[in-house]
Amino acid sequence: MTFPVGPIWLVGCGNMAGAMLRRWLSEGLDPAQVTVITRSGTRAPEGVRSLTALPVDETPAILMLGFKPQQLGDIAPTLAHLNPAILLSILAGVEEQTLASHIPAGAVVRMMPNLPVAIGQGVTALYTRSTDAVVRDAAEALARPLGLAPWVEDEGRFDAVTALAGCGPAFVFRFIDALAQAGVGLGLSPELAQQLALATVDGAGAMAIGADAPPAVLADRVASPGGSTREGLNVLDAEDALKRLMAETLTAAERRNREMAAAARR
Ligand SMILES: NC(=O)C1=CN([C@@H]2O[C@H](COP(=O)(O)OP(=O)(O)OC[C@H]3O[C@@H](n4cnc5c(N)ncnc54)[C@H](O)[C@@H]3O)[C@@H](O)[C@H]2O)C=CC1
Ligand SMILES: O=C(O)[C@@H]1CCC=N1
Repeated sequence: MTFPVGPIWLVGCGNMAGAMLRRWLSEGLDPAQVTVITRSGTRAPEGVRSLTALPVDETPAILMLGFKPQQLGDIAPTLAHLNPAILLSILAGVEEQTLASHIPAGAVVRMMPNLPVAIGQGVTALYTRSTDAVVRDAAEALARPLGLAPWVEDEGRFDAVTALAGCGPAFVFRFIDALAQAGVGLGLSPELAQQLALATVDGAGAMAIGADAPPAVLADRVASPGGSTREGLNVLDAEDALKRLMAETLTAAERRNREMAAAARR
């Protein structure tokens, strides 16, 4: 699948949009197609035009919003005249209707990436109400080089998808850190504990993806009857401790996405 024809403008290019752009470039996107517009004039990858203000008398085919949801009200009026064929937004929470009302465009596509897109192993959920195959193909062509790229047909589910996959890497990083710290608590050196925690999560994740059984069953396969894993699982499972913690974690993240959507609507 080839990249869609540009020009592609990225307004805001920090941690997330920057990771997407670097992956696109490493997968063959022509940097001459790309313009990055940031407040600070971030150093853009080689060959990419980097500006601190919008070019005059030009319009992009694809306009991607990579700033924070809270900035929509301030930045959108400066973009309202561009009328791109596709408006791409990675803003958490902010709904298609809100985006369309702020920035006229041929079509609006919401993308919800996560940081592992930097190595092509991310998740980039997609939503659009457009049925235009050109629009949907362009969105997929941008999302696929980043990793898994599922369409979410119900926009109402997008905040939950964001909580799980968009925020998810942070929760997994916390888990890895906690696993390592627990090892340090048992007397391992911090370096060895981190090495073991990272390799264990890496191997377990890769194995679970290719396994013939779901993760819940795989956990039981690690637990030899009467052995040490069962003792540990009993702690995680007591009164559904881990399940409840994760449910509270995702609920809080989803709620915040809804709050940001509501603020953008006003
Ligand atoms: N960090 C993550 O893992 C994810 C972030 N997102 C979304 O990505 C967006 C950006 O988040 P981060 O990259 O984490 O934040 P960030 O703070 O790293 O990046 C924000 C970018 O916006 C730019 N910016 C600020 N004011 C501007 C202005 N007036 N005009 C143009 N550019 C301006 C900054 O220079 C910077 O490049 C948010 O909407 C967030 O919801 C979505 C999924 C995952
Ligand atoms: O923290 C945030 O709001 C964004 C959305 C998903 C990941 N980061």
